[in-house]
Amino acid sequence: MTDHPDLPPSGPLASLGWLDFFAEQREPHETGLVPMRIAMVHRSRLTGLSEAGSVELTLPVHTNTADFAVGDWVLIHPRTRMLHRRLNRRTVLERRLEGSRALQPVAANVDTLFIVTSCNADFNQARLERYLALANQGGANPVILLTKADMATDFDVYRRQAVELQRGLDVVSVNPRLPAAARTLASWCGVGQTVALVGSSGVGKSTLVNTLAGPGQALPQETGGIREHDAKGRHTTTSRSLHAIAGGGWVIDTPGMRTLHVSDAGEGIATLFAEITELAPSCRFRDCTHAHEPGCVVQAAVADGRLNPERLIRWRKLLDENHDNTPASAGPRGRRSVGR
Ligand SMILES: Nc1nc2c(ncn2[C@@H]2O[C@H](COP(=O)(O)OP(=O)(O)OP(=O)(O)O)[C@@H](O)[C@H]2O)c(=O)[nH]1
Ligand SMILES: [Zn+2]
Repeated sequence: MTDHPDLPPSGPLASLGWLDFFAEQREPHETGLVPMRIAMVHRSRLTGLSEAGSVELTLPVHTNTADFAVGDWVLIHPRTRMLHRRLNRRTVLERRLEGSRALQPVAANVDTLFIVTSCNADFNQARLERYLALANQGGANPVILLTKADMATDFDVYRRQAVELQRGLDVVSVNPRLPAAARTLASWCGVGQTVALVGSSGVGKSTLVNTLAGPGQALPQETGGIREHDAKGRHTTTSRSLHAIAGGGWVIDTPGMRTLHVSDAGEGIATLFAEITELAPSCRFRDCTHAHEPGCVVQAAVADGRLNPERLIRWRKLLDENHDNTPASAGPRGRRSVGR
């Protein structure tokens, strides 16, 4: 039933990322429905990928495609291709558009978020921390990819600054233009695994998507994406889609995630700044702001050199931003208890 020539044939469900987590959500009366993975989201259309290939889905009236994200699993009536429902997400990268109360899902069921930055003026710890908060909050494993190391004289400085961002964080150097990049990233890109890419314009995301897709593939940016000229006359990727990685796995480019306003990410921030979060309960006052209070163990850690004072400043800024951007109904400091 393939009717979309641009997307590759997909193979068994497991290779598409299907897990028991999704299978267990099917109700007995839903066994006749076909699971499909959302490969493209358009303003009024959704493209699904099944074991048999890709199809244009039929949508019930009043379906808002903005409620769906690339990577979502949905149940489809096989004869009519009518969308029945979306299955709960295992992980989700989502953001709040400015002035909007609703969170917008950007990519769903992503195992690993590749946060791409080049080793030059683009490198910015505060921005990388925003992406890390997003990955932590959504349940995706973050990995920092350092590009353009071949053009940097002080690569080790960038590397050290990246490693410091979060405990246990994987930091990898890749040149997206070389096939070796695919080998370097292979452990995150196995069969059924899904990765997403975020980062500023020009750091090498599109180049990396092409390298991961491998030779002989139609260029993903020509199949999935609409390339538009931006003000500087440069090509910029503007649509999201799921691309097959040579040898297994799927990659989602997430244009529109270049600038990021953090919201609803209280838990993600707590994970990101674990060294502060873990000290806080030992402060004398339960509501210690770690700014000037007596008996503050966070300030004590700064004083004796165990905690980088810059981290404390950025932690506070990010928490304030998160608080300001998160509607009160989403809970204190954007902490969400359930539900993706
Ligand atoms: N020398 C070198 N060049 C690189 C490296 N990574 C990316 N480039 C080059 O940097 C330029 C920008 O790369 P793109 O892949 O278009 O960047 P992008 O992140 O997709 O940019 P947008 O589509 O605007 O978001 C291209 O000319 C790449 O070949 C690297 O590690 N080393
Ligand atoms: Zn304190």
